[in-house]
Amino acid sequence: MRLAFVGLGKMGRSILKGALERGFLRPEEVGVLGRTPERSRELAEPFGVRPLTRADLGMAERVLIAVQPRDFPALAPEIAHHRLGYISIMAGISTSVLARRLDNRRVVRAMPNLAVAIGESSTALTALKEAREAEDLAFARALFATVGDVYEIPEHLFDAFTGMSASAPAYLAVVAEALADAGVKMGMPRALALRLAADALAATGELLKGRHPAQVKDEVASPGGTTIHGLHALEARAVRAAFYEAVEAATQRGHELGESE
Ligand SMILES: NC(=O)C1=CN([C@@H]2O[C@H](COP(=O)(O)OP(=O)(O)OC[C@H]3O[C@@H](n4cnc5c(N)ncnc54)[C@H](OP(=O)(O)O)[C@@H]3O)[C@@H](O)[C@H]2O)C=CC1
Ligand SMILES: O=C(O)[C@@H]1CCC=N1
Repeated sequence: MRLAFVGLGKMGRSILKGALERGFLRPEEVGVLGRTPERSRELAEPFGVRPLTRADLGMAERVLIAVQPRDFPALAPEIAHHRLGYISIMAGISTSVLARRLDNRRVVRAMPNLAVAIGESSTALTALKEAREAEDLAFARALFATVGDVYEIPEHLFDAFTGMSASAPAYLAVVAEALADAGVKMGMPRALALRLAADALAATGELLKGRHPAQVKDEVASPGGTTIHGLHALEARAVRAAFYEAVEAATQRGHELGESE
């Protein structure tokens, strides 16, 4: 078995789906471990992969840990094997904490985002020397390439990457929702407002490939026109400072999750 998933929630499921669809993994090469044997069966069945018990885990070559950070301390001793390589997507949990809790230095730390669901994640990776030597990092690079772009970054940037890139879909979803609500306030039907907000975000994402954000803003804002009046109102509400604070708070929370370990 090439890879065992421990936890198959929103993220684990999408990563598994991407890896199967892109042919990086075949169903018979994958196992899933849930909280109970019954849960393992429930989670494995839709993908045609193998449901696992804790005792089966030793059969895997590598393990992807996709549980919430709070569940990890109790889980770690149950999934620790000397022979396996581990890839964790848990926010805040450093490679040194992973190595200590798993009593194994073959650890890769990864940070994808919700866009794994559509194959457009930006995923950060880092690994201890032992995981590089055992090809675990190369395996993780290939795995996450099935669901988007992969960036190797130094570990000291991981919490910032988490607070910015991994949280970004939530921040931008709030922007879309607020924009739609504002359209509704101006009398637009809600369904139309939601569709326009989503389309504007997606289209702006495309425009931003190859253009600096300031260029997009400047090209929209005609002198004395409508947009510059809207921008003034946004700046008066310190919208940029709100984003600085959001990313800083989320980064800090990443540190806290790691420190509580
Ligand atoms: N959501 C996001 O956008 C991102 C999340 N992450 C990280 O990914 C990880 C998973 O997040 P997400 O998928 O959103 O979380 P979910 O809550 O959707 O999924 C967590 C999964 O872990 C399972 N689980 C919990 N405890 C155990 C256990 N002891 N044994 C086996 N399975 C267990 C849960 O089981 P059950 O279904 O039975 O409850 C569930 O399937 C987190 O650590 C998070 O920090 C990283 C980047 C982005
Ligand atoms: O909010 C969280 O803790 C997770 C990690 C990054 C995105 N979602």
